[in-house]
Amino acid sequence: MSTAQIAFLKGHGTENDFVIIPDHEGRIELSPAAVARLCDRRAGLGADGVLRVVRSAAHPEARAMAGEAEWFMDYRNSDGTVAEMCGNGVRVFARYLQRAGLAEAGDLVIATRAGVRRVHIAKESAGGGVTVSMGRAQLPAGDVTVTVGSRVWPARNVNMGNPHAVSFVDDLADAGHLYEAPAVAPAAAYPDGTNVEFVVDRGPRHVEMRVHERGSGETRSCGTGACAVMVAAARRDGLDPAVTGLPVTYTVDVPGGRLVIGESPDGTIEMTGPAVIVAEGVFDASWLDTVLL
Ligand SMILES: N[C@@H](CCC[C@H](N)C(=O)O)C(=O)O
Repeated sequence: MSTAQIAFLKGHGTENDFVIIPDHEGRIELSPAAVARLCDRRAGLGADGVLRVVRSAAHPEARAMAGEAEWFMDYRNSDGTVAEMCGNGVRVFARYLQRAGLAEAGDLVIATRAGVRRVHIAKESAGGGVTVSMGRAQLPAGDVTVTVGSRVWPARNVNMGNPHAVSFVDDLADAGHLYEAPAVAPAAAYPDGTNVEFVVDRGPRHVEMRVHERGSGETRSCGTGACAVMVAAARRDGLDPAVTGLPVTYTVDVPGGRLVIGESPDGTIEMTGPAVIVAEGVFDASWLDTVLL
């Protein structure tokens, strides 16, 4: 049994929280069981997901992006499953790089499974938020529905690198306790499962949402989900920057805070929000049965 110590940090973005594992040279094998143990809120460190920080050149899924982005965000959901992208996670990842002296305030590029993402870390004098260029939303055609208990709502299928079903509801409480994943139909629209957002209006270009995340359950925020909600709300409101030539911006409130999200005429979506590191420490590798390569 190894007695090596593994360093970790804990951080969050609008209370979507993460265990961060710096593993610059890709030496730590994080099994799904190890991720689930790290994220366990009673027997572990507790988080919605894990951000493993690996040099792109040291990770087989990111090597092709190494010329553009030095660092790869290896994101895992709290149940140990792998996801393509995490919008709050990429802001927290950038904050880790800044804190570790691996990046400065300003512009940087981070590799993710959904491709590279351009990030801007604002100076503290400018509020200190982090802005991420989230790419373009894909809106697959076809009607989808979301069901919770006996309630069924129409939903918009939005892909932000990862899948989302966005439903507008009368009251966020209508979605119930969300201990279980809402049912989504047709299943063929989401072959790899989906995140589900419930949305209400709070004012002009201002919405509030709850989310049930694939692989993590209900969380206090989801950055890709908030971007999907922004696009679904804009299209519902008859706003499409690609058609009008005018950018649109929405405020998206989540249980854990606020995100500001804009869409440009070229379809690019930009999300701005907080990113906070709250703690750091070490644990023994043997606790996770982790293999050090
Ligand atoms: N919380 C994240 C999304 C994490 C991945 C998601 N659960 C999935 O499986 O697609 C965010 O902030 O975007």
